[in-house]
Amino acid sequence: MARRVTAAHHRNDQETPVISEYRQSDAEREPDGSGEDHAQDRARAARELGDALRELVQAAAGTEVDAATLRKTADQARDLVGPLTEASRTRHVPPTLDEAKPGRRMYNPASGPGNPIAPPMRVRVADGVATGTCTLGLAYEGPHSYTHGGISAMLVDQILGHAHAAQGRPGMTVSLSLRYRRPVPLETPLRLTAWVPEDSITDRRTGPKATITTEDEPDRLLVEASGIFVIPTAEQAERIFGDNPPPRWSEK
Ligand SMILES: CCCCCCCCCCCCCCCC(=O)SCCNC(=O)CCNC(=O)[C@H](O)C(C)(C)COP(=O)(O)OP(=O)(O)OC[C@H]1O[C@@H](n2cnc3c(N)ncnc32)[C@H](O)[C@@H]1OP(=O)(O)O
Repeated sequence: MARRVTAAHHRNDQETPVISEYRQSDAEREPDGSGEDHAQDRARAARELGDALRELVQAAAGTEVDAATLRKTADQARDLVGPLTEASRTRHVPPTLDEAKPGRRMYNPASGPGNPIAPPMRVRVADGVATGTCTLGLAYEGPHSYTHGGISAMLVDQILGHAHAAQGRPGMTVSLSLRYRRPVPLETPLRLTAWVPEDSITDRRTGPKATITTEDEPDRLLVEASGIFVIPTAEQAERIFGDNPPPRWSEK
């Protein structure tokens, strides 16, 4: 029987730049320091599992082995599920790892290192400009040897969201537009760049812009994108998230 992890409230749903080594936050430490190793170790372990599963996903998307090997591997993969569901959360409860460190999003599908479907994209924000880097494998293939357009859209949405958040508070995407100028190659280091034009900023809304290029050819645009991000009002947040909306959106 799965144990459900509950949380007193939704403390945050903030995205965070992905960093290679998680720093211990004050929120993870017990007053006597005893929680430090445990929380830090669990975050590292979640990342290790994400890395291992990413490897598995890429191998599964690229394999040419025979049916017997595929079936044997499927059985082995099913056996992995049980131990993970011994303690799990529902969709209404944030991950305890994120609760332990405000700003962390361990399982974000674009940038969360613990989420095997995330490349993951590493994000840095400096001077209002958000930069994402990642390399996409065969699991993200659309046209042969190039990235699926929906994957580009997901990564762009994320990086636009970081550029918006750099203006103050995170928001939600209300509009997303992409121009696919050239195919985005797999297995090639990519760079996403996003910024917010000053004339697109109002009280609750920004209109950030983004590009995707390869790392090697930063002037050769593969994708151009623009979005509109809105900070929900307290009433909207309550309607969307129930009686425990994320604090950043719950101010009346
Ligand atoms: C250490 C710490 C690190 C922290 C680091 C944090 C980083 C953080 C990164 C996050 C990165 C996440 C990136 C993924 C973000 C998602 O994936 S969000 C998920 C997808 N989006 C959604 O599900 C949103 C669904 N939409 C909604 O629920 C509603 O539209 C909303 C958001 C509540 C807004 O309500 P609404 O009634 O549509 O809008 P309303 O309040 O009437 O209008 C607000 C303003 O927006 C305008 N607007 C609304 N819709 C549109 C539209 N389609 N076009 C143009 N304008 C529009 C209105 O005209 C209005 O403008 P102003 O009059 O204020 O100038």
